[in-house]
Order: sequence, then structure tokens, then C-alpha cells
Amino acid sequence: MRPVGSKYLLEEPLGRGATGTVWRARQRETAGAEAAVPGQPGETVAIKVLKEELANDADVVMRFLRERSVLLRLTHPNIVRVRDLVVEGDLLALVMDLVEGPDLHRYLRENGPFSPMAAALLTAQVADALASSHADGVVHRDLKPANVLLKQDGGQMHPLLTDFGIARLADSPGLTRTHEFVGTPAYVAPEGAEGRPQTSAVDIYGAGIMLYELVTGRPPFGGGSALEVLHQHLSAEPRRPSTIPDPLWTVIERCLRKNPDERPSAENLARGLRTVAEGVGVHATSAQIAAAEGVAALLAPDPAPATVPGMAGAADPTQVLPHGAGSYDPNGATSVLPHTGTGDADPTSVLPHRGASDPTSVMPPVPPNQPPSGGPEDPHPWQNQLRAARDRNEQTQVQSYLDPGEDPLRRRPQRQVARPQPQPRQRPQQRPQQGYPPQGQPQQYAPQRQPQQQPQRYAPAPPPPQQPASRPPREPRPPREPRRRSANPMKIPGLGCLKGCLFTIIILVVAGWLIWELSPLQGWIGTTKGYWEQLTDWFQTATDWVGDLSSGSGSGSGQ
Ligand SMILES: Nc1ncnc2c1ncn2[C@@H]1O[C@H](COP(=O)(O)OP(=O)(O)OP(=O)(O)O)[C@@H](O)[C@H]1O
Repeated sequence: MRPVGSKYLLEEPLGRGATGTVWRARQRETAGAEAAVPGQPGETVAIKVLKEELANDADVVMRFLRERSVLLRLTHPNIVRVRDLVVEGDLLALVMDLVEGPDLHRYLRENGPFSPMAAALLTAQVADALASSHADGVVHRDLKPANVLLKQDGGQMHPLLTDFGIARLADSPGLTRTHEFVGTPAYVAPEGAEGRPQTSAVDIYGAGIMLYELVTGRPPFGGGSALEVLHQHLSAEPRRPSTIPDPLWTVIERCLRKNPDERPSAENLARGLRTVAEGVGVHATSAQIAAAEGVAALLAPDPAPATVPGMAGAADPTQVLPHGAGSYDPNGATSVLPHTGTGDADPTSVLPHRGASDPTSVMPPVPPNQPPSGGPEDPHPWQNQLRAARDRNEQTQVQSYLDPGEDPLRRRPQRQVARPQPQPRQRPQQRPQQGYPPQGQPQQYAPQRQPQQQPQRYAPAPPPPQQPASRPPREPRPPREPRRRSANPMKIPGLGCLKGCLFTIIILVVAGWLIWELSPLQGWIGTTKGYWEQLTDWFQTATDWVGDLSSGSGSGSGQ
């Protein structure tokens, strides 16, 4: 086990994201007054150890310390609580509550799309969390299913939003100056893709994309490359699948407006989604159905959206993106297209299509000391990033164990530990499909005819479908039996046999005595002698007989 600060011990990696690795950890001792939650020794927590690139960036460290109070004070039933922040040498770590359960991305992949009602209720809780953080002036900026953890709560799913502030930490000029993109293209709002000033409305856009994905199984904008996905955010209208009922589509469409001022506030989004959920249920009254159909009236925008610090007016109009998509903003790591220096060149010319990339993949940061590619023959930084993102995602999906060589803590020789063993997981129960036909089938929206919606049930996720990409953990050696001490240390030949013979003689003598004393044997023989006396007699007779024999044979031979 590896220590983090003096208070925590890392036990087992839970997964790895673009910004760091999350570990299951144990509290060694109660944290100091600077922690939001002091915790108890022995308590289990989750610790996100930020990547070296982040920890080595002075700007990130400064921001980490500056935002300490913001992260620690964010408390809401639908937000993963940050308990402590650790800065130790070149290690930055966030200590969080441990959530036992999969993230929404994984849950969706393993269980398929949600019913409209379940998706609306789940997203309403995420919107509650956003409303609370926006009221506190904190914008998430990286809302996506992978950042929603599903906690089992009495057999029901309880969504918890995590990674608040991480996008902002990663948003360092030191990291972004190397033409990189830190973020998740599938969930980036148009203003983010363009590097324009961002507000809390980017989270509403992310919530809209997520809601779409929950009911259809995939985000609305895909493409052969991340750049293509970003361009769709800027110019394409989302296509409405026939499985999405009218009121829910109204909400999604409003969240996905290109103009951030037309998106609802988080609070209104939560209210609107609950109204929709009631209206699409089988037992919906006509009043509830009517309320759901009029949901548009509830989706008023936020009159004073929270702004992302450092974003206002950050766009540099001289750095124009392909197709006039926007400007390169070195401060907008999660939402910045690379400055290609190609003016209005075709985006496909700077990012050749190499098969289908995963639009949900995350662009990992490029180490700041890596020289930017310059030559025309060099692969564009995006190609490397896409490849790395795919590798990273594969590893995260299978919850692989870290290659020790990639572990940032591995550099410290005193922190080497035994490799942890994987925890067996139970298979999930099949989630009932709720009222709506399977995805992809045409369907009329008729809420009255829907079967009763059951609350979403959550069961632990099944084991990962494939072996970890990295080296599998070795089977532990069975403990050796302690060596037996030999009873014959000098190895005298036959000693063991002699012991056996002696033991047998003793047994026979004792058994004979018992028979002599307890059985009517004496009466049958006709003697009143004791056992030992009789034994001595027999012994004497036998000795005499042997003596006679030997003397007889001796005299015989002498004749
Ligand atoms: N508090 C927590 N409790 C339990 N597991 C967690 C916790 N936080 C994160 N995880 C798990 O750790 C894994 C990695 O999390 P992380 O946030 O680093 O990944 P990500 O969201 O995919 O990446 P990114 O850093 O790009 O947002 C995920 O599988 C997630 O389920």
C-alpha cells in the first residue's frame, strides 16, 4: 500500500481518466482541520491522484490550492463529496467519498438505454446538483455519463456527479500551449468548441447530450474524428429518434440550443424533467399529461448564469479555426480546438480520418516538455492524442490494473506494494424496460398506454467482459507449509522401524495383560498365577526349550 500524505494509503486502482487515476484508499489517521471531512482511521475513501503533467504544472498547483475551498464546500446529495485535497511534493490528490457502483457510461454500455421516464428522473437529479453548484458559482464543464457515479441506495440508483473543478484544473496555459485538447468532444458545447466565453449553460448543453444518450444509447453527434464531432456541435441540428416522446424531446432540444442564452437554467431543467416524467407515466392523469406537453413554458433560461473564471473575453480572434469555427483559447483546455495555424483550411486536411474514433473519448494532455510537431511529415498532435485516448479508454473500460511503470507513484521506490487482487463482482439484474418498445422500433407516443413505471433498480455491474489490456495480476503463491522438524535428525538407518517394533511390542503386552485380567482365560488354562508370573513362566519355559534344543543339537553333533 502506498501512502498519500500521512493520512491515506492507496489500496487498489479503480480506474483511470484523462486527468488522473482514481484509487480505493484507506484513511490512516484523522485528517487535519484543513479537510472538509476529517474521517476516521480505517475508513475507505476514493482518491484521485492527478496526472504528473498536471502536478508538475505550477499553474495547476496554484489553481488547485486556490480552489481548495470551492471544491471542499460543494455539498449536495447528488454530488460526490470532496473530503480533502492533498499536495505532497509533486503529487496532487483529491480525497472523495467512495461510491460503490459503476459510472453511468459503463452502466449504459452494459444495460442499454433507459426508458424516457427513468432517463428524465435520473437527469433531473443531475440537474439538481448543477443548480446547487451554479448557485455557488461553480461550473462543471465536463458533464458526461462517465462523471456520474451510480450509488446503490436500497436497491435503487442514486446518481452522484463527480469531477467538479477538474476540467478547470486541467485548463492550464502550460498544458494547452502544445496544441492540445483536454475534454470530451461528444459533450462539448458550441461556445466551448469555439473557445468563446463559457457560462453555466455549457453544463446544460452537456446534460442535454447526456439525456439524449440515456434514451438512445449514443450521443447525438458522432463522426469519424473528434474535429468532425466538434463541427457538428457548431452547426448540425440533433436528429430526433422516434422513441423519444414529444415532451422529452422538447427538453432535449432546448438544452441543445446553439445559443447558450436559450438553454434552460439547471433549476428549470430539473423541474421540467420531473413534469415530463410524471406526464409520460402510465398512470398519468390528464392534467399531468397536459403539464408535460406544455413543458416548454417551464424551461426559462438562467437570467444570471455563472461564468467560467478566466473565460470572459478569452477568445483570441487572430487564431481562427478551420471553417471559421472559432478561436484557439489557451485557457480553455476542456473545450478548445487546436490552433492549426492553417487559417481557414479544411479540418480534414489537418486531421486525416483514420477509421472511426470514439466521440466520447477524452483527449489526454500532452506533456508540456514534449516538443510540438512541426514538420509536414510529422503526425498531427491530434492523431497521437486520438490513439492515446482510445488506448486509455480501453483500459478504463476494463478497470485494468495499472502497469506499474505508468503509475506516477511508482517513481518513489519506498512506495512499492504488492499488486492487489481483483474484487469479484456480481452480475446485474436485468433492468426492466419501462413502457417503451426497444430502441430503434417506430413507436407512437401514448403515455396512457404505458405499463406502470417501476423505479429504476440498480444491481452491481458484471465483471469486465475482457481481460485487462495490461499484464494480468499474478496468482498469489500458496503459503508454504512450515518445515517439519525431523524426529530422526541424525538420520540413523532403521531407527524409525525400531521405534515401530517397540511400540507394537508394548501394545501387545498391554493388550495381553488386559485380556488376562478381564477375560476368563485363566479359568480355561487352569492357573491362578498373575499375568507377569505366568509371562515369566512362559518365558522361562521357552528359554529352557531353546537351551535344550541347542544342547541337544550340540551333543548330537558331538556324537
Ligand atoms: N468517488 C469515487 N468512488 C468510486 N469510484 C470512482 C470515484 N470517482 C471515480 N471513480 C471511478 O474511477 C474511474 C476513473 O475516474 P475518472 O474520473 O478519472 O475517469 P473519467 O471520468 O473517465 O475521466 P476524466 O478524468 O477524463 O473525467 C471511473 O471508472 C469511475 O467510475
